[in-house]
This record gives sequence, C-alpha cells and structure tokens, in this order.
Amino acid sequence: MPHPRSLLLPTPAQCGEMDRLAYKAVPIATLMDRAGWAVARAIRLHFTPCRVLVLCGPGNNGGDGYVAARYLAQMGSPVAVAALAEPRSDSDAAKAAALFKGPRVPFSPKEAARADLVVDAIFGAGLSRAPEENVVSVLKAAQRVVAIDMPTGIDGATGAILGDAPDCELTVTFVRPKPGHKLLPGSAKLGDFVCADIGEPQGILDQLGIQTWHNEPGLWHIPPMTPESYKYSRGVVSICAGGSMPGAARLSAAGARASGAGLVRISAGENAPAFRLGAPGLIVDDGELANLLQDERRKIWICGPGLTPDEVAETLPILLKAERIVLADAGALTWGAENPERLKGVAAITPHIGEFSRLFGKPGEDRLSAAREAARKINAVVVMKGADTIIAAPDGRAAINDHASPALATAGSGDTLTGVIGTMLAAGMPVWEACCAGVWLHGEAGLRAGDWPIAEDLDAHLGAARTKAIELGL
Ligand SMILES: NC(=O)C1=CN([C@@H]2O[C@H](COP(=O)(O)OP(=O)(O)OC[C@H]3O[C@@H](n4cnc5c(N)ncnc54)[C@H](OP(=O)(O)O)[C@@H]3O)[C@@H](O)[C@H]2O)[C@@H](O)CC1
Ligand SMILES: Nc1ncnc2c1ncn2[C@@H]1O[C@H](COP(=O)(O)OP(=O)(O)O)[C@@H](O)[C@H]1O
Ligand SMILES: [K+]
Repeated sequence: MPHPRSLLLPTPAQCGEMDRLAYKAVPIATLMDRAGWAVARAIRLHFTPCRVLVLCGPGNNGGDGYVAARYLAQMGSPVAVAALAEPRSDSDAAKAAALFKGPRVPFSPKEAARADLVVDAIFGAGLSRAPEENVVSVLKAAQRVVAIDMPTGIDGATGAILGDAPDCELTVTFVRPKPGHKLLPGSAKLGDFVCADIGEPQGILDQLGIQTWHNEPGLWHIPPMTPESYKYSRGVVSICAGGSMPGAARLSAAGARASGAGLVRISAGENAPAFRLGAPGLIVDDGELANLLQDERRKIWICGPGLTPDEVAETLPILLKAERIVLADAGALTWGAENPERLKGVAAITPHIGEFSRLFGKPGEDRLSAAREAARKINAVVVMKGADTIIAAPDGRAAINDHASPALATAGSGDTLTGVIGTMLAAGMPVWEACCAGVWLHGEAGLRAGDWPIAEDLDAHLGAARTKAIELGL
C-alpha cells in the first residue's frame, strides 16, 4: 500500500519545485493571494481585532504578508506594513505590495513594540542564512507574533534555528507542513499551527520524490486481532537478557506483551532463575542460544537492553548468523560503537542522541539527514530517539514523530519502546513500518499515562494505543 500523500512533509525546495510545476494550472500570484487570505482568516479566528503590523521581507513570504495586510484591512483591522526591503520590481510580491494602500511605517523595534500583533512575513521558505541583527531586534521587540509559513530564522528543511527565531502564537503554512514544522528546536516556536489548503494541485506532490512523512497511523497499518488469531500469528518476541541489569530486559518484555505480542520469551542462560521470579506469563529459557534458534517461529529478537558489551558479543553474532530479525539497542549499541561493522545485519537500531553520536558522530543541526545517512551506512532502520524521534530507512524513507510526551523521559521507557517495536515486527510488519508504529504507540501511551509516569506505567496504555492506531489507520 503506498504511503498516504496527506502525511508527506516536503522540504522548502520541494515546495518551490511544486510551485514551478503547478504554475500553468495555478500561477504564483493566485497562490499568494490565497495564502494571504488564509493568514488573514486565521488571524481573525485566533485573535480579537487589534492593531496589526505586518513585517514584510523582499521575497514571496513578504508578498503573502502584503496580501494578508490588505485582507485584514478589508476585514476592519487597523493594519500597517513595515518593509525590511522592497520586493524586486515586477515580481509577484511587488504586485501584492502595490495593492496594499494602507500605512507604511519604518522597520524598527519601536514600531514592532507599539503593535498589538506582529505578523512575521520577513523570510519563510527562502531563508538561506541567519537573519541580520536588525531583523532579530525588531522581532524581539514584538509582543505577540504570528508567522507566515515559518517563523523567520527557522530552517524549514531541518527545524534548526539560524541565529534566532521568534516565539510565535500562531504559524500559518500552506499545502503541507515542512520537516522544520515537526522537528525541534524550530517546532517549539510555532505556537498554534494551521496548514491551509491554497488549491495547489496536490497530485504534483507525487512527482517530487518526497521521502519524508509525518508519523501517524495510515503511514503504516498494524494487524488487528481477528477471530482466527492465535498466539503464533500474533507473533513471538524473544529477548536476550543478562545478569547485571535484568530490569531492562523485563521492561522490554512487558512492553512487548502489553502491545499485543502472542508470546514473549526471555533467553537468560545461567541468569534464568532471577527472571523466573518475574511476570508469570513470560517464558524464561536457560538453554543455549544456538539450541533456542532451532525454533523457526522465533524470528524476532531484541538484543541489548540490560546487556553488557561482553554479553552482546556472546549473543548478537549468533543471532545474525542465524539470520534472525534483530532489533539492537542499549548494550548492543555500546558494543557496536567500537566498530559499527559489528551491527551489520541487524534490522533496526534505537539509539538516543548519545548512542547515535558514539556510533556515527554528532548529528549536528540536520538530524534528519544524519539519521538517513546512518541508516544507509549500516543498512538498517535507525530510530533516532528524543523529544522528537526520526525513523530512517536505508532506502531513504524517513518519518518524523512528534506524537509523544516529555512524560516518556524516564529511565527504562526506551526499553519499553524496543519491546513495542519487537511486537510490531513479530506481527509481520515490514521493519521501517514496525519502527514507526512502535514509536507512535509508545508516544500515545506516554500521552495517556498521566502525570509523571514511570516506565512500567506505560504498559497499561499500550493496548488502547494499539486499538486507536488500528482505528485511525483504517
Ligand atoms: N506553495 C507554497 O507553499 C507557497 C508559498 N508562498 C510563500 O513563498 C515563500 C517563499 O518565498 P521565497 O522563495 O521568495 O522566499 P522568502 O523567504 O520570501 O525570501 C527570499 C529572499 O530573501 C533573501 N534572504 C533569505 N534569507 C535571508 C537573510 N537571512 N537575510 C537577508 N536576506 C535573506 C533571499 O536572498 P538570497 O539568499 O537569495 O540572496 C531572497 O531574496 C513561502 O515562505 C511562502 O510564504 C506563496 O506566496 C505561494 C505558494
Ligand atoms: N522530552 C521528551 N518528549 C517525548 N519523548 C521523549 C522525551 N524524552 C525522551 N523521550 C522518549 O523516551 C524514550 C527514552 O529512551 P532512552 O533514552 O533509551 O531511555 P532508557 O535508556 O532509560 O530506556 C525514547 O523513546 C525517547 O524518544
Ligand atoms: K515568516
């Protein structure tokens, strides 16, 4: 099933390409008019009428600003425009500027401070470098800011802040959100977020080779329970466990069971007695790993939570040799950091930024590209965890997950996540889709788990999260 167009996140460059392709059907001037109208309408809906100052840059973002100013004036708001620089003569933005007949004021901190509401139409998709100091000081002086397309200073492709960006109360973008709307730190600056349909032919999105999606149900489909379901069709998750940190493997096991695995088994070798004191529904194996792998139903293995690098060295190569689908985390990433080649053959890894940096170097401001590059490098899906999580596949696909809560920032919640992803894999989902689904379910459980949950508290919400994802994804 193709991934739905409605979840695509085109880069600003791809949006520019889209405008060029759409030009014959809908000229830029028309799109600009609709964009400005959408901004004026959103401002009317979000704010009581007040004195508005529209800050206009020299490009099309400024053009949208002139249109919005004209419509706001028509709607009865007192509106003035302050231009950073005039648009290029004969451009669409220049034509929009000429149609605005209201007052012009200097582009200064004083004017910005006097306005009840400042509309940031300085730079949007065309931002190419950090804004100059005069731009920053004018935006800093504003009391309340609405951004057109993107708050000035945010890189729409990466969410990086170039220099500085205003904290907005509302951001209105067009056609589709961009990666920068979903990625921190930029995404925290948007305030309320509106994506307006300006009538661009959406079919053009299919021609652009966009490889980035917002992580939502519909991007993937989790198998539902059916009357014919039995435990082996729901899937078996196997987890390697060690002696020094048994809790991590137990958290993974609990996450796997709570998200709907048919059967979860812990392979603990000589440490098995400690695990047998745990949950009664868990099967604990003390046999040799090579023998356990005789069972072909045990396709999915989690290796790393609670394991020392030595324990990983004793297990991971055996799993890979047996061609199992392996999800590597924690101790396996520490072991892999010494030589990333060791991880070749795993299906997916789930590093937080520290683990990612040890494996591949610091990701820098463009985490999306860094995650994609890492996935290509080790030929595995990379789940780069954090307040926003990027799930990148070796074929270039990437999903951005902002469906999460800071309540997840508690020790062990990453172990729960590996268990949930393990269950999605055991249910037969392809690896990238399973990782995307697992991250969303984990986020949903975090959102449902109330205030200050501990990792174990997430489990009680994973079943409902799975049901919701199935319903939304239909
Ligand atoms: N389909 C859609 O989504 C539609 C979107 N539309 C709108 O178009 C907007 C994109 O317009 P745009 O490409 O003209 O870019 P925009 O941000 O106005 O700036 C470009 C100019 O700024 C300059 N410049 C850049 N950074 C700078 C800096 N730091 N300091 C100083 N200068 C800087 C840059 O100069 P250069 O770097 O090239 O030297 C160039 O001259 C988009 O955000 C949306 O609002 C609608 O109108 C139509 C449909
Ligand atoms: N501020 C946050 N907002 C949303 N999710 C978060 C936040 N901080 C951490 N998380 C999520 O919590 C989990 C923590 O995993 P990890 O760092 O491996 O912790 P541990 O090793 O203790 O299990 C990850 O899934 C991460 O995406
Ligand atoms: K802007």
